[in-house]
Amino acid sequence: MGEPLIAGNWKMFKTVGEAVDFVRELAYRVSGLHGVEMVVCPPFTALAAVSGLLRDLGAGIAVGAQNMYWENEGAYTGEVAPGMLKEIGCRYVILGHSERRQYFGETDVMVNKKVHAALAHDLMPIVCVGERLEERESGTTEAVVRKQVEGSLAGLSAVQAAKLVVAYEPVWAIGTGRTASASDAQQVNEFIRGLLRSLFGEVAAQAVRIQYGGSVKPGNAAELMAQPDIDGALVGGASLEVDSFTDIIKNAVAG
Ligand SMILES: O=C(CO)COP(=O)(O)O
Repeated sequence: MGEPLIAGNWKMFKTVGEAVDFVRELAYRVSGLHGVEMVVCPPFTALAAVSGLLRDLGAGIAVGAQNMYWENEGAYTGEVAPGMLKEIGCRYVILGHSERRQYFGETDVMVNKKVHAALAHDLMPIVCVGERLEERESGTTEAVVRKQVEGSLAGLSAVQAAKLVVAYEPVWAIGTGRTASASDAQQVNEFIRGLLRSLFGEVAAQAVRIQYGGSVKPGNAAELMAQPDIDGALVGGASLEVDSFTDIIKNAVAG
């Protein structure tokens, strides 16, 4: 596998001022670091400022949005279009996060439309999938993940699929401090790789980066990244502090 892809999902945290201060410090701390790809995903309001600053600093840290709508423009109050994200320098966009699914009613059909729209605008989707606690306990993890992967990625060509990032985020591990064990996470990531192989072929399946997310911390990053099918991390809470996010990035390289 190539370099791990470590992305910070800031969710609904940080003002523009806080975001700018954070990335200035982060860029300083990780300058000269090789062997890892870094992304920060601030809220919409801070995207342009963060993106502009990182470009000016030449920091080698990419920017992603946390959501978008699938239409190019129109009367969709409150939504943000793919081209608008592209214009301000976003390279990635998180799609179908479990919080979007749970609180804002996003379905696989909607995520699928967003994935197609993102790729059409040369944005790299980070497509989130993962089971809830009751689903894991009832033994339906693989069935749930299969349905999300097949639904979210329907209609893509192998060439398009190869550009994807998939984040396996078990809902019970998000913000709970309860990380999936490295072997449990590896098992599901390997299952996802197999699904991608059957849908898009071997070349695309190997090209997709499959992250793990859910209570990733400095102390567990290396072990998670050492798994053969874990190609990166989508970090929530621990990406909000420069110390912990920097340590995760450095430990991921070591892993
Ligand atoms: O949802 C997540 C990243 O998208 C994970 O959040 P935590 O790292 O806070 O568990």
